[in-house]
Amino acid sequence: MTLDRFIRVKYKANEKKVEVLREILSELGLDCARTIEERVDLQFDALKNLHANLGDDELFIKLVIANSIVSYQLTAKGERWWWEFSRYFSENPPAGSIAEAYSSFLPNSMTNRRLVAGKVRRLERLEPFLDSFSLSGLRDYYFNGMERLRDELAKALGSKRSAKTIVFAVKMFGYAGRIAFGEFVPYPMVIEIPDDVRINAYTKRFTNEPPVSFWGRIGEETGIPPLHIDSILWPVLGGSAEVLRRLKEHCTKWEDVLRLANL
Ligand SMILES: Nc1nc2[nH]c(O)nc2c(=O)[nH]1
Repeated sequence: MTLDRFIRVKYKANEKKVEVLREILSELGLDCARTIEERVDLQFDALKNLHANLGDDELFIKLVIANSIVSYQLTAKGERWWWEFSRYFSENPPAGSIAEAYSSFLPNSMTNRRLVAGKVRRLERLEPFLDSFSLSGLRDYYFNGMERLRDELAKALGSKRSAKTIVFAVKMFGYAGRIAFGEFVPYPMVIEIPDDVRINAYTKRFTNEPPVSFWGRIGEETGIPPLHIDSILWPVLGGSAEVLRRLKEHCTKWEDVLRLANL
């Protein structure tokens, strides 16, 4: 528990800009977030590719959680890392331990080369938690308990519940669950935005408040859960030409998304 709960810290914000942000997000809504997730975000395609090649829902979902947990200090953009992951495990599906599979994968990775030993140790800590699930347990987390998954993942790894990799794992688990179980389940409002470099820099355009509390409040005010706000912002903030092309092709409100990115 942090002191922020007890001490009212006064942050500075550009209220006019925040009002425009709220208006655009409210106009875009959850439907737009879902379109961007499924039709624009290159990470979603990387997961669909792995799912089709593995032909094993349980292993697929566990690999996606594992990969999220080591998605930090990347040496390339996140989109490239998720495609490298997808291609590698499509060709080299782990027969046993996931941590052991990563001890072969990471040292040769082009997009995730830093802090390899620490990342493999994290996966060793995660492995008993992943081993404790069957596909039906994973299905239950997807349909009834993404918040519980966040809490239990944080406990298993000894991390804060709002830590970037923990909430990011829930985001990617949501993508994987949608692909494996064929149904859309919105993310819970209480799950925090993943505070990575892109989101952090974007938040600073509006306020000096920490991103997690700022976007938690914007989520409540606009009715869009923070993980879905992340989905609207993160791909377009990456500046990829392919993302822009897909946005214009699939999202009728693409101009509003670009207005948002340019605030
Ligand atoms: N906030 C986010 N951070 C990310 N890192 C990564 O690799 N993907 C993401 C993402 O979708 N959101």
